[in-house]
Amino acid sequence: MAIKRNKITVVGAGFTGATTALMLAQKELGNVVLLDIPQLENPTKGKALDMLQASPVQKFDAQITGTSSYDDAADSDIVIITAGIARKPGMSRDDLVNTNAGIVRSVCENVKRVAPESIVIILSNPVDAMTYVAYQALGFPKNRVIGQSGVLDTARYCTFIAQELNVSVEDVRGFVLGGHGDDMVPLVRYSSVGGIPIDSLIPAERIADIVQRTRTGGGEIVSLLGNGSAYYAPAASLVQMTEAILKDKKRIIPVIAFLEGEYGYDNLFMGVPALLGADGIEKVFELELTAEEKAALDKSADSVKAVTAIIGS
Ligand SMILES: NC(=O)c1ccc[n+]([C@@H]2O[C@H](COP(=O)([O-])OP(=O)(O)OC[C@H]3O[C@@H](n4cnc5c(N)ncnc54)[C@H](O)[C@@H]3O)[C@@H](O)[C@H]2O)c1
Ligand SMILES: O=C(O)C[C@H](O)C(=O)O
Repeated sequence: MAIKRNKITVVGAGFTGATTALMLAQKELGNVVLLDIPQLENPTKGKALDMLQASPVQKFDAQITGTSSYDDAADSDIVIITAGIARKPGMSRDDLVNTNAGIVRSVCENVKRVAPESIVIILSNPVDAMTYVAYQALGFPKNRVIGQSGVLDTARYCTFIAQELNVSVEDVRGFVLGGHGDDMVPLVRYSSVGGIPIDSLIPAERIADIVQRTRTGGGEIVSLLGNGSAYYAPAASLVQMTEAILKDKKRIIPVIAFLEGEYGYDNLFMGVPALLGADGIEKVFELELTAEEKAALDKSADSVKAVTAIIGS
């Protein structure tokens, strides 16, 4: 008899998708289906088989299947969408909007057919707008359509704070609100190390540098890689979100959620702190913001609205 495990489909078997699939299996979060286009069926199968053959060495029990058929994704608990093109040096994420909207829409039509009860996490960029595209194409309730940006942006922010102070990343807390673009809003007032507010540990001008480096953190890696974008930290971020849902952990982490009045925005997907559990987004938290923080968030929301309007919200 087959062992009963969660089923997680990762659509797009490129850098982020393949890395995510391996990390999910290594954490034994479920059986993983890695899916790409028919033209890449053999390489996708090859990647999955190669990962599976790491399992006796690393001692994880999870099936990993490579495919181009949505039948293999049937009844998935979670579907992670990484399908689409990545930006190259000199491009903005928004330059990808038209190409990736078409890809995300077609992927979601298949997901809706084979996994109508799934919770869907979107990574493809520009991710706030792509989460909107997915929401429209899937027709799922808003709690089951979630975009990934805040975990990654917060991870970058916390990395830079830990480096600045030469302390363990484990003790750094903080988060980033807003759209996944260069005007995202790292919330300094809510950031601490070992419970100590960062503005009493780091001089203001260095905090400003950290905020700016966080905002352009994706672009920094795009420039260094030369041909493609980040994938290790994005994959780790997707895995954290998946684990929170599958284990019903009720974690409070920043994710891209559908806003209907929260923070004064309506009919918009954007990054906010949320409770993640078995039902997906179980609650969105509205924080008290200073006038300066709200102005920064409004600027970021305006950017998200502009790119979302291109694909027709
Ligand atoms: N939201 C974030 O924080 C974040 C982080 C990293 C990357 N991204 C985005 O994720 C996307 C993927 O990045 P990557 O580095 O994995 O790119 P990649 O080029 O390595 O992989 C993308 C994969 O998608 C596949 N694909 C294209 N159309 C498809 C379709 N219709 N069905 C199934 N698969 C399809 C491609 O064949 C390719 O294998 C990009 O848009 C990138 O900008 C977002
Ligand atoms: O920067 C990119 O284009 C990829 C991703 O959104 C990231 O932040 O690493």
